Amino acid sequence: MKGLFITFEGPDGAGKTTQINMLKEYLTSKGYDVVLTREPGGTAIGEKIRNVILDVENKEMDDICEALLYAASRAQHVKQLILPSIDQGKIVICDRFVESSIVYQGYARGLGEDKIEAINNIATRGLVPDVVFLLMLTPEEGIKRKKKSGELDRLEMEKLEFHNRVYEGYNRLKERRKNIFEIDATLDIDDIHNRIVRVVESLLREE
Ligand SMILES: Nc1ncnc2c1ncn2[C@@H]1O[C@H](COP(=O)(O)OP(=O)(O)O)[C@@H](O)[C@H]1O
Ligand SMILES: Cc1cn([C@H]2C[C@H](O)[C@@H](COP(=O)(O)OP(=O)(O)O)O2)c(=O)[nH]c1=O
Repeated sequence: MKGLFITFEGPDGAGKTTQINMLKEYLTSKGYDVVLTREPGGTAIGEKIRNVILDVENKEMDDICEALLYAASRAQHVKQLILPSIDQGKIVICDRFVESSIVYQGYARGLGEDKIEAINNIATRGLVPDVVFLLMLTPEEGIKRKKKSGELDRLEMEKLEFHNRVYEGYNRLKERRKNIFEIDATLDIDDIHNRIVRVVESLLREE
């Protein structure tokens, strides 16, 4: 079998980590070889880049610098981990991918969605996810959830206006993409999981 590439998107605190872990457990129990990874990060070099991006000390970081660092982490990730794993027939589940850059850097930061897409076409070498699960949650609800579960990182500390733009950015993006499967993140955890499993099972049947 050729592998699958599944990504999770959504505003901070939407429940991506929760659902990714549940999906991994489900697929592993069915005997599939699953690779769990995240962005920024996923490789030793990528994790170092992640630390620079998310460091609360880096208040002076330029927006374009930030966008290029995300893309740099992605280029290493695609080459070193994602493409080889797909070639080996594995199911790769990734916490955030290009869509995060288009929404956070392209739309919310205002750098331009087309420009960010162009940078990322180089970074991904044209790799597109088989499905993007978009967990949608209003910014107010998302931040509330995150605060309950611990520390906020640099981007999570951004003002509410930024999170509103992220929410709006995902709403814009989903209209343009056929591979985005949107789910209401306020649903019950098991309900969301079951919806995700149904889509993944249908993709596996197509293999
Ligand atoms: N469907 C849900 N309903 C209510 N709370 C949830 C749901 N999914 C996740 N949570 C909780 O919300 C918080 C953020 O979830 P998490 O999976 O870490 O989100 P993300 O990875 O998208 O930031 C956690 O405390 C988690 O337990
Ligand atoms: C991958 C990616 C993430 N981000 C942001 C979204 C998150 O706020 C942060 C990643 O932190 P992370 O801890 O992974 O957040 P979450 O658990 O909410 O997914 O980086 C971008 O702005 N652009 C990107 O390309």
